[in-house]
Amino acid sequence: MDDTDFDIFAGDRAVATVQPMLRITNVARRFAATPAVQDVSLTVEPGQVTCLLGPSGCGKSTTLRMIAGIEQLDLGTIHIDGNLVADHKNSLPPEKRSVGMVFQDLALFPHMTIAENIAFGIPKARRKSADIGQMLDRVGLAGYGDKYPHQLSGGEQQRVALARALATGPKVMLLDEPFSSLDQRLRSEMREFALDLLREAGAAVVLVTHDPDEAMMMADRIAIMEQGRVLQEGAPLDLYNHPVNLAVAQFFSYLNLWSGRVDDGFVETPIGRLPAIGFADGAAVTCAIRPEHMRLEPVDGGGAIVRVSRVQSLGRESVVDVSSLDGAQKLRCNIAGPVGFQVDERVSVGYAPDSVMIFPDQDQR
Ligand SMILES: Nc1ncnc2c1ncn2[C@@H]1O[C@H](COP(=O)(O)OP(=O)(O)OP(=O)(O)O)[C@@H](O)[C@H]1O
Repeated sequence: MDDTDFDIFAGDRAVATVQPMLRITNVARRFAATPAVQDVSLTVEPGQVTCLLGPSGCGKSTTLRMIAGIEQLDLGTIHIDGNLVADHKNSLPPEKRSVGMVFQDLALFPHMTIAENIAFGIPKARRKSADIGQMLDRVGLAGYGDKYPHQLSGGEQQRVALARALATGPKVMLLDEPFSSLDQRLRSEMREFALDLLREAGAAVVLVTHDPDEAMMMADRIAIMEQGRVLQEGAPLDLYNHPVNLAVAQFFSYLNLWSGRVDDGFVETPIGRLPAIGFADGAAVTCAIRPEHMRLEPVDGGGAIVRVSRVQSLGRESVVDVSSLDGAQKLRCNIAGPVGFQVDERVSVGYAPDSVMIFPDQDQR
């Protein structure tokens, strides 16, 4: 190992430092003219889930494939448990890296029983002694060992894929959109199930997704990627509440946006003057507020007066679209629970002051 585990003593308080199980340093990969991954660095601790989140083609899967050992690195290094497993010259084969993988298509072997599928990943020397029954039990499939994949539901097959990936006790687990083929109810059930199982296994987990809700729900850390680069990495709520730029902010939800210029420390918007702290007078900026941070009140609420243009009741929340009285500006407000507002009704619009995000205009896409 080229890193060390140690405790730092701060006064009489011991602060444990955990060595990253996975360390990716400045990795890059190019395909002809396409720089698929550029200068990506990440660390993942044992038992921690890091999500790579980003739009199609941003380099998530290529990053995952480099960690797995099925894609070469052009630059940078990858360490697992302190050992160098890949750089631009050398690459340890996947089976020698202690990584488990679950991909979207699961890739269960149709002609093998469930027990055989799980045993397949275990090295021959250890296969006989492996307790497949116990592994099936662990994923809630006791008694399924003699069945074939086509006899199982989508969720059950997902559990088999997880069991197979975990069967070797990997130090790093790589999941590439593993839940995207499941229906919504099963997907959220499987996310919770997989999360418990993965935390119990103590592996460092890298999960690829383009679904911000999935990332928010499952991740300890999220790395938002765009065009091969990590735009921001951090705890989910930090990214949600303090995005470094408009592109990161827009990943998580629809935004109400207004462009304007800073005048005497404020920006004039249809919902009032918003404070632009830290911006010079005259700066062109974009102000953003998430719909769930908007409030709607009867017209004597004190805020700007707008007209309700649409109400969608989704049960646990209502999506209310409003527009300025001249119709020029539109706003979206997500209000918890049902609302009594009618289309064309005049209402007063407010917002949580600390939810206003202001970005310099060069960030706007
Ligand atoms: N083997 C390859 N040959 C050429 N180009 C590739 C190859 N693999 C990936 N790319 C390109 O590299 C870029 C990143 O691809 P990658 O699959 O990593 O993106 P992604 O974020 O995982 O996308 P998706 O969410 O659609 O799976 C894309 O432009 C893709 O077309």
